[in-house]
Amino acid sequence: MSTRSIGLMGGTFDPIHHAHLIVAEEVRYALNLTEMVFIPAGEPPHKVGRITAPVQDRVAMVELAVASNPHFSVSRVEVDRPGPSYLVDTLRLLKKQWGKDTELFFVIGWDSLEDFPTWYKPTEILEQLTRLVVVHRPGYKEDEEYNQQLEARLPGLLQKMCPVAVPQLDISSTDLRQRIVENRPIKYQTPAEVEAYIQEHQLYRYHTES
Ligand SMILES: Nc1ncnc2c1ncn2[C@@H]1O[C@H](COP(=O)(O)OP(=O)(O)OP(=O)(O)O)[C@@H](O)[C@H]1O
Ligand SMILES: O=C(O)c1ccc[n+]([C@@H]2O[C@H](COP(=O)([O-])O)[C@@H](O)[C@H]2O)c1
Repeated sequence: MSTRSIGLMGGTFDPIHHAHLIVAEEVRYALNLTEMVFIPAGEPPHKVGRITAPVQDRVAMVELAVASNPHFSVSRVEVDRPGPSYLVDTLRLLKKQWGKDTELFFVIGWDSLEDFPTWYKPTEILEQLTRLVVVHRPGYKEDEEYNQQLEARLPGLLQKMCPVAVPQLDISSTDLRQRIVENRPIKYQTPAEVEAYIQEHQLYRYHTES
């Protein structure tokens, strides 16, 4: 049986934006992955109380955003599972579903990598379940000192990481939400279908960041 290599793009996607999509496509190409699966988090453990759009809207926007790419799909594995969306549980489930011959590549931005040692069972994630594909993000600099700090918090992390260079886009969901509140444009920062969905469902208009 041939090995399948699947990329996983986890996120709160509140809302999804073009940096998510560009990163996913670049990683797919760079690592020659069979496909990229977007996994919207049901209850992201590090963002409790900070989610603004209902889960069904966040999923719908991800579905709209990936529809034009035949290599992209969306998994409901985290939104259909009650409780915090721990990556370790998601990966165990996907491994079981897809079989041992499937290799997993979980994409993580530098901002999230900083928190990775505090995630639930990070050693099991690294050693048994997935490669960690690390991508740069504007505003988060990598240097030797930073790397050594990470390594001290989770020994073996640097060796297990797989860095991929991606175009640097200073786009964030936080900024998009703020722009909507202030009536500033989000055009070209997210697919037109997502922008239309946000407008139609009046998402983010009255929210304030906590
Ligand atoms: N502009 C970007 N460049 C590279 N990686 C990114 C970028 N935006 C998000 N990511 C990565 O995509 C994944 C999902 O991100 P998430 O859904 O939290 O979006 P976000 O823009 O960081 O949201 P928020 O501003 O609400 O924190 C994370 O691993 C994050 O690091
Ligand atoms: O497993 C954990 O402990 C854990 C802690 C924080 C974040 N995550 C996952 O990391 C991904 C990106 O999260 P976020 O908060 O940057 O949107 C998303 O898939 C989350 O479910 C996972």
